[in-house]
This record gives sequence, structure tokens and C-alpha cells, in this order.
Amino acid sequence: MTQGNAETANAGASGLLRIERADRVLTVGLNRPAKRNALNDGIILEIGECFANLPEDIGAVVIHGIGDHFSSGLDLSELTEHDATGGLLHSQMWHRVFDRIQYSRVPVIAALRGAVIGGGLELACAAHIRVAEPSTYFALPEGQRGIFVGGGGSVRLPRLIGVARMMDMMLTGRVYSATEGASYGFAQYLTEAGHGLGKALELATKVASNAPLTNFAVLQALPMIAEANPQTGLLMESLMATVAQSDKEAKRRIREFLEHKTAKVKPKS
Ligand SMILES: COc1cc(/C=C/C(=O)SCCNC(=O)CCNC(=O)[C@H](O)C(C)(C)COP(=O)(O)OP(=O)(O)OC[C@H]2O[C@@H](n3cnc4c(N)ncnc43)[C@H](O)[C@@H]2OP(=O)(O)O)ccc1O
Repeated sequence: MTQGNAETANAGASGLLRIERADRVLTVGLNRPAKRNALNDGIILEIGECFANLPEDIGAVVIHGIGDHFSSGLDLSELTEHDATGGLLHSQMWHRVFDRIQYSRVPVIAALRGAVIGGGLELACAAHIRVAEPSTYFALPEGQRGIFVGGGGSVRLPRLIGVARMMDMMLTGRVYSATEGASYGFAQYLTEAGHGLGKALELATKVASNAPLTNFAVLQALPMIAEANPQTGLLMESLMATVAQSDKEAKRRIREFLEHKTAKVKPKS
């Protein structure tokens, strides 16, 4: 990475991840380009380690693929080793790791390009914001391989694009383009070619500047509120709002606005 003050925080013991840090943003690169960033046990476990040990002063994480592709999904050469019990443990290991991403204390942004396939798509689903370059394409070829999603995709993807579209992808092997992915709500940002990682880093810097308690509420409470019954949801919202506004950080930020010391909210010119 060629960020001004970037430093390598942890190259990853095995080199399967390239982890770099610039100020409060951690960048995690899937680093198996020769295998199109296929996700083997080693890389999944390292992602888990990384999210379990995020430095306290990190405010956002960007996850991306080194090379032309985000990820070609599960490393198929490893799956053939599993019996049914091994398969269950394998899938649950992925669940634990991707839960660490989804329930991370800080926002996680996935910068996508090229193949975002199978388990790679499931990994991207666990992030909070997805940025796609035009080369990005999304597919779930599990039907062709005789398997099922195992990385939380059947829970997360329908909540983003709907059950019917996921069924279509899994049954017909349909490949969605970057623009389709964006229009169906999978990717929130579409960039020009070569600008995905830059855009993700820009967004990461922005979200890292929010009050930590607001980010916490958005990441931890909002998804639960959205799925709760309305009365429970409204109560949770009030409680979360009360906690956030009582924090000295909120008081400082509001005072700065009232004293004209902070930026106004304006549309892009
Ligand atoms: C059941 O419990 C589960 C499941 C899961 C998750 C499941 C899934 O992810 S299913 C989807 C698996 N992925 C695929 O089917 C994609 C396969 N790859 C491709 O179609 C292509 O490689 C490509 C991604 C489109 C790229 O094409 P190209 O640029 O032409 O590169 P290649 O020459 O094909 O590949 C280079 C090199 O990489 C190897 N490779 C690519 N993808 C994989 C892969 N997914 N697994 C293993 N190896 C891969 C390819 O074979 C080449 O190797 P060489 O040795 O020949 O150089 C989750 C959890 C559960 O419990």
C-alpha cells in the first residue's frame, strides 16, 4: 500500500494476509492471488485472529483481495478431506470468523473487484459496506459443485438482496455484474476501474472519525432493532439514543457545531 504514513502492522505469520495500517484504518489484503484468493483454513483462521486482536485505536477496517480478484471462494482442494462431522465443524469455524467481522466494534468495508464467488461473497456479506469496481462479478456456483453455502451466506445474503435473487443465483448459477450487485443493494458504491480500494479507504477514514458510540450503535443495535418487533425496536432505539447522547463525546461534538466550529451538512457540489 502506498499510503503516506502506512506501516505494516502484521504481515500475517504465513503471508496469507497482507495487513497494513494507516492512521486509524487497518487494511487486510487476502494474499493468495495465484489461487485467486481461494479461502483455505489458514486464511480463514488468520482473518479470525486479525479481528479478534484489532488494536484498540483502530477506527475502521478495509478488506480486499490482492491481485485482480476479491476471492474465488472456498478452497475446493480442502473440502474433499471432510466427512459430515468435519464439514459441520468447518462451516461453524467460518461462522465464528465471519461473525467477528459482522459484530466487530468498528465498521468493516469490503473493496471488491473481479471474482466475488461463493465463500468470497459470504465474506463480503459480513462487511458493513461494500465498494465494487466495474470488473466485479458475484456468483454462487455451489449447485455446480454439489455443495451448499457454509459461511453464513444463507443468513446474510437474503437480508441484502432477497431470498428470490439468492435462490436464482444458487439454482441457475446466475452471475451478477457490478451494476446489478449495486442496484440489488449488495454493493453500496460503484467506482471507476482501479479506484475501489482508494474509495474504500476514503470511506474508512470518514467512518473512523464518527463518535465510537454511534458506530457501536449502528453496528450492534441497528441490525437487531431492524429485526425486532416494532415495540421492542422502539424501546431499544430510545435506550441506545439515551446512552449515546449522554456520552461526553456527543456533548463535545454538538457544542462544536453550535459554536460554528464544525462542518455543515451540505449536498455534494
Ligand atoms: C460446503 O461447506 C462450505 C462451503 C463454503 C463455500 C463454498 C464455495 O465457496 S463454492 C465456490 C467455490 N469456487 C468456485 O467454484 C470458483 C472456482 N474458480 C474459478 O471459477 C476460476 O478460478 C476463477 C475464480 C473464475 C478465476 O479464473 P482464472 O483467472 O482463469 O484462474 P484459474 O486458472 O481458474 O485459477 C488459478 C488457480 O487458482 C485455482 N483456484 C481458483 N479458484 C479456486 C478455488 N475456489 N479453490 C481452489 N483452487 C482454486 C485454480 O485451480 C488454478 O490453480 P492451478 O494450480 O491450476 O494454477 C464455505 C464453508 C463451508 O463449510
